[in-house]
Amino acid sequence: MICPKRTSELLDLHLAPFKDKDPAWEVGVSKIAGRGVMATRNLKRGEIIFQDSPLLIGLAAHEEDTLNACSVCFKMLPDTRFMCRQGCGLPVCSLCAKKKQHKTDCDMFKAWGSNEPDVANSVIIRLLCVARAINLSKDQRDLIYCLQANLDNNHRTEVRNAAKCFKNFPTDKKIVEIMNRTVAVLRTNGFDKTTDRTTDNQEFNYRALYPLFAVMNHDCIPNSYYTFEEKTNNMIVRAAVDIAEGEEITTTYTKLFTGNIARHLFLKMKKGFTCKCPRCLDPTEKGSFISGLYCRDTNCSGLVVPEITGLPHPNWNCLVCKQKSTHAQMMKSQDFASGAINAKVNSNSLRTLVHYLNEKSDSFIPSSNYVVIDAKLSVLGRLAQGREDCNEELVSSTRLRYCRDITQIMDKLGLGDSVLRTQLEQQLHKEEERRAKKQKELAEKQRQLDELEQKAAEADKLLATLAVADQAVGGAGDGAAATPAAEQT
Ligand SMILES: C[S@@+](CC[C@H](N)C(=O)[O-])C[C@H]1O[C@@H](n2cnc3c(N)ncnc32)[C@H](O)[C@@H]1O
Repeated sequence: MICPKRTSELLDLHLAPFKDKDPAWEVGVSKIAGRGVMATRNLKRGEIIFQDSPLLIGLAAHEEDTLNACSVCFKMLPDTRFMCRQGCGLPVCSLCAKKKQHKTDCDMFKAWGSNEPDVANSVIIRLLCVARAINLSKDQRDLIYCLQANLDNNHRTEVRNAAKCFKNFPTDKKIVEIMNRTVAVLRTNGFDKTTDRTTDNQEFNYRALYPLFAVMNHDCIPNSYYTFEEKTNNMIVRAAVDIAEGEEITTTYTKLFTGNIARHLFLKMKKGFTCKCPRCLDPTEKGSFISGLYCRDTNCSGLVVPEITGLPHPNWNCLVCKQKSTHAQMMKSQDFASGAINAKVNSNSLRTLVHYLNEKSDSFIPSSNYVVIDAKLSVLGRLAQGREDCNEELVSSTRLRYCRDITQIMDKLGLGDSVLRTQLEQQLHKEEERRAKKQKELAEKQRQLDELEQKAAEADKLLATLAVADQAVGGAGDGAAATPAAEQT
C-alpha cells in the first residue's frame, strides 16, 4: 500500500483551490482495503464532504458514440466540419481551438501523425484522456502513480491499439509506460460515464480520473453519494446518511439495484475484488429480495434466494418449502422474466408496459426483483420526458406507485440519500402536490355546486311560496273581482 501521508500531500496540492481549511476528511488506513477516506468529524446527512476536480478528463469515445463532441469543452458540434483544421485528428469547437489545452493536445497528436487526420477515430479520441498524463506536472504525475493500478493482462491493449493509428507514435519506453500506467489507473479508479447536461440539454460520454474519489473504497450500501458541477466538471461528494467521526467514507462502484450475483461478478471481473459488505453477505439483501425469484414448485408461494453469497453459481433455496434448485434452473426463470419484461420495455407503448408490470409480471417474477425495478425506473424516465401518450390519471397513479415502490426497496436496503432518491422524492412530492391541488380544486367546485344547488333549492322554495301566494292572491282576486262584478250587476 502506498503511504496515506504521501497520498494526502499530493492530494492537498491538487485540491488546493477547493480544499476547506478544516476538511471533513483525511486519507487513512482502511479496514476495507488499503487506503480509504475517513471522516474527521461527525457529518450530517446531506452535508458536503469534499469537492474533487478531475486530474484527467477526456471524451470516452466508445465505438458506438457519435464522435462530434469538442475534445475540450465536450459540447456537441454540427455533424460536419468538427475536426481540427490543423490535422491533429481531434474534434474541437472554434472557441476551444484557440485554447491552451487544445494547443497542447494538438501539438502532441500532430507530432504523432494520425493516419487519417480528417476522420474522427474513436481509438484516437479515447486515447486523449490517457495521453494528457504526459503533459502533467511532476506532482500531478506522481499523484497518478500514487493511485492503485490493477495491472491485469489487458491494460496495455489500449495504447497498443492506438499506436496503430499514428505514423510516429512514441516508442520512448518512459512515455509508453506513463500511458499504460494511466490506463491501468483509469480502469481501477476512473469514471466512464454518460452525463446529461441540463443547460444545453446534451448528453456526452467522458472518462475522467478524480484522484480523491479514487481513494474511496466500495460498499454496496455507500454512506456517500456524488453529483457533478456542470461548468467545471468538479465532483461534489455528500453524506448519504449521518457519518460518525473516524468512520470510513464509502461509495459504490456498481449500480444500486443490481443483484448480489451480478454485483459480485462485476466487482471481481472489473475491479478485482470480492465485496464482503453486509448486503453481499446476506442472501436476502437485507430483506429487499432484489435477486429473489419464485419457488419452482407451483404449490409453493415462497421466494427463492441463493443459498450462499459470493459464489458465481450458487445453489438456491426456497425460504418457505426449503426446496433446493440449481443456479442453472433459477437462471432460466430469471432469463425468462428478464426477456419478457425487457421486450415490453423496448416496445413502443408505455401503456402496455405499465399494464404488464401492474397486472401480469407479478405472476412469474416478484415485484422486488431487479428486472422489475429497472423496468419501473425506465417507465419513470419516460414519464419525466413527458412525451408519452397516456391519460393524466395513468401518468399520475403510475408515478406515485412506482416512486413509492422503489423508495420502499431503497429503505429496506438501508440506502440513504442518492441522486436517484432525490429524483424519486421530487417526483413524489410534485405528484402529491398536484393531486392535493386537484383535490382542492374539486372540493372548491363541489362547494360551488353545493352552493348553487342550495341557491336553486332556495329559489325553488321561493318560487313555490310565490306560487302558493300567487294562487292565494289569485283565488282572493277572483272572489274580489266577482263581488264588484256582482255588485255591478
Ligand atoms: C478506487 S481504489 C480504492 C482505494 C484503494 N483502497 C487504495 O488503497 O488506493 C479501488 C480498489 O480498492 C480495493 N477495494 C475497494 N473497495 C473494496 C472492498 N469493498 N473490498 C475489497 N477491496 C476493495 C480494490 O482493490 C479496488 O480495486
